[in-house]
Amino acid sequence: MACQGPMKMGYHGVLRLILPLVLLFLFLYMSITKLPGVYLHECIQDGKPCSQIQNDVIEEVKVEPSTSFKLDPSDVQLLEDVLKNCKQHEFQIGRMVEAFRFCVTEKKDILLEEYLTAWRQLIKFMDALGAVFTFISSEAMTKVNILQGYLNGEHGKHYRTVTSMVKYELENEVVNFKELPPNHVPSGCRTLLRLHRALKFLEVFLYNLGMSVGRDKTSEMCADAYRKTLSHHHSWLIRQVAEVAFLALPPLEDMYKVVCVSHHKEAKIVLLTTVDDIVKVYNITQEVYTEHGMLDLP
Ligand SMILES: CCCCCCCC/C=C\CCCCCCCC(=O)N[C@@H](COP(=O)(O)O)[C@H](O)/C=C/CCCCCCCCCCCCC
Repeated sequence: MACQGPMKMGYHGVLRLILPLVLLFLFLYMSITKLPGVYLHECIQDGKPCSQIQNDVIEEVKVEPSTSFKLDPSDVQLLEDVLKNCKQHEFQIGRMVEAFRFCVTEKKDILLEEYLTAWRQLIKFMDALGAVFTFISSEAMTKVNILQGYLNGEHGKHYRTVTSMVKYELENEVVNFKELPPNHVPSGCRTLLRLHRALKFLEVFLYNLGMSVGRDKTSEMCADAYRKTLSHHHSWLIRQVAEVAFLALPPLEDMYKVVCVSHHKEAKIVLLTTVDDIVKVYNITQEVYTEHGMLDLP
């Protein structure tokens, strides 16, 4: 994995020395602060481990021009080609875009199953970046598994959409507004809120990547997005670890390869279209959470 920065060799050395230590500290920290009984990558179903996670099975990638980010007709074709033909990687941006797009219903609600499908694609992307990002993807996967557990569980029908989940959990006093109860699987609302906050980070990061003229460092664009968004919800220690992990991000050209674009114009079209779809999902969720005063669930 390439490293960025004026002192290329220096960063390599520092990373090799510091990262294992930092990751060790983080895992220790997380194992102390996490709830007993809720382990990374464990699938939870109504409070019990479950063995089946539904895989995403979208075969066809259909892309339509988005409404607020305006594309020329030639750009629409380019976008479709990029998204359809990008199949050589585990991570397929087309599948992610499609899932984010499909999860918005006509009534402006969010389908949880599709939302989680999009997150699984993001997790594949982070996993492909190497061991440094495993702790981040594990954290995201834990949240996805908790929500998938609720979806697959006895009360799964109430978890079809964000609105129905919120309604069900509030009516049944599943959501705790004061503290995270010990020895208890976190509520769906609280868990989704963590992913929702991360989605804002993703939006700003992809925007930065899309608007880059090709000379900026991915680590700086990522750090900028993180500092503006997700970092506000993280402890000091997590923030330090995240900042170190950013240094291990591949350079822009390698990021372009992952999303199957070869130059800046293509990148801008693909990434800003993705941002457009993410914003729609984010805004709908934000509205539901604001309405119920749930933006600060502990
Ligand atoms: C061209 C395609 C680019 C795709 C880029 C993919 C970027 C991935 C998007 C989001 C990743 C963030 C997912 C992190 C989930 C965070 C959930 C969270 O905030 N959990 C914290 C709170 O949970 P509770 O304790 O309250 O249950 C938890 O404390 C944090 C744990 C560690 C997570 C550290 C996150 C650092 C974020 C930086 C992400 C950088 C990823 C860059 C990959 C390109």
